[in-house]
Amino acid sequence: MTPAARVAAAIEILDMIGDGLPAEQVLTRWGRGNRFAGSKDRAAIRDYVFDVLRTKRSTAWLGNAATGRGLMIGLLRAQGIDPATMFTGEGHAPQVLQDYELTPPEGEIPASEAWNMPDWLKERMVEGVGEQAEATAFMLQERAPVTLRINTSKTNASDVTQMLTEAGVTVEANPLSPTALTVVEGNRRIRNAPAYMDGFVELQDASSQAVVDALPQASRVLDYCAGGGGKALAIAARGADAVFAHDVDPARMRDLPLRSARAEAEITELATGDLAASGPYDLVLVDAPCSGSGSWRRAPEAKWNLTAENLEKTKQLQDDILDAAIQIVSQGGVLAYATCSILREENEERVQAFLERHEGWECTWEKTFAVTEAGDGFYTAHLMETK
Ligand SMILES: C[S@@+](CC[C@H](N)C(=O)[O-])C[C@H]1O[C@@H](n2cnc3c(N)ncnc32)[C@H](O)[C@@H]1O
Repeated sequence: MTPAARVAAAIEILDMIGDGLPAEQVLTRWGRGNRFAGSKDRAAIRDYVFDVLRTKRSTAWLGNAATGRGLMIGLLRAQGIDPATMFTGEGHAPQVLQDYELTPPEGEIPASEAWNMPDWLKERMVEGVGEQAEATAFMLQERAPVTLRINTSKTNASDVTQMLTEAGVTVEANPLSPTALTVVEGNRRIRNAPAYMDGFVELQDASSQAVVDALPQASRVLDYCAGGGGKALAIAARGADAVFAHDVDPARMRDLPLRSARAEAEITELATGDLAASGPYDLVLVDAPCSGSGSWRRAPEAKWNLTAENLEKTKQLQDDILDAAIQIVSQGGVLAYATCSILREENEERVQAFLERHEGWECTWEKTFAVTEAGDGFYTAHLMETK
């Protein structure tokens, strides 16, 4: 495909997303319906779509419209490319620019558009991260780093770096965790690299890894909200007598057997009804469902879809999950709470509310990870019963 044809494809896809369809679904459907598009074309189109989704308000402003076409005009302008060079109407290129599209709006972009989030969220962000709010809003508009976790039960940093280099993947140490490697070059080669296919590395955000690094060593560990099992796998790699994984939606754990086999990790999946019988656990990690505000670079649709009402429901769910998880923590054990959110109301305030509900418990440690070039925004706290 020509560069302009890729722009035309991104416009078509963005219009479908604008009609309310999820981006991943539209991209998959588009790929199936357009088999002529090679992997490089699909990757470039995907990058366009996600770059727009992270910056929808400012690109709409720059392109004079929130349509797929306006958004792509705006994105090209933001990237320093004159849209007229792509909108030629030749071959599969988008139609030539109309008069109203020829020039960007005059003056400075209003803050409401530059922050690239709904207005109500801007307020919450200011409450949530204080003076870091603006910098965070801008950081959330960048592409997220691609990070690997070294499976220390099978290899070490220098051997795996060598393996990755041989497969065309260049990595560097990540400051957030000794197990984390940031991919500098060769992102798209990772999944075919022997180091990945044979379980020497996993794809995992560096802050997620740091959350696991900070957990106390424990004998029987339960990952209560395991999802795909990324944290359960990291816990198993550090070593524990038994690691258990649970999710209210077991389908979320469907890839875990394959991932565990690749990593040579032993993880026992538990259904909700079996949690108590297999317990108690010295360490229960609640990696709670959340707004995802710390990882909106990876899932930008979430910031546009979040509503104040949903956020309230999520906070209630966070409280409910902690109240269920406390029941199966062993005497003297640790209940660890984590979210990939940077909003105080999902983090410190949930811990505070928990401590108010559970007399005799205290927060022994907590940490917030800002959204940075090294990793996603995260929060984690350790809760214990005082003697
Ligand atoms: C943030 S994700 C977990 C991510 C995962 N730990 C990882 O590292 O990849 C939150 C998970 O909590 C699960 N969940 C939601 N409500 C739950 C509940 N009441 N009990 C247990 N898990 C729940 C969701 O299905 C989702 O998979």
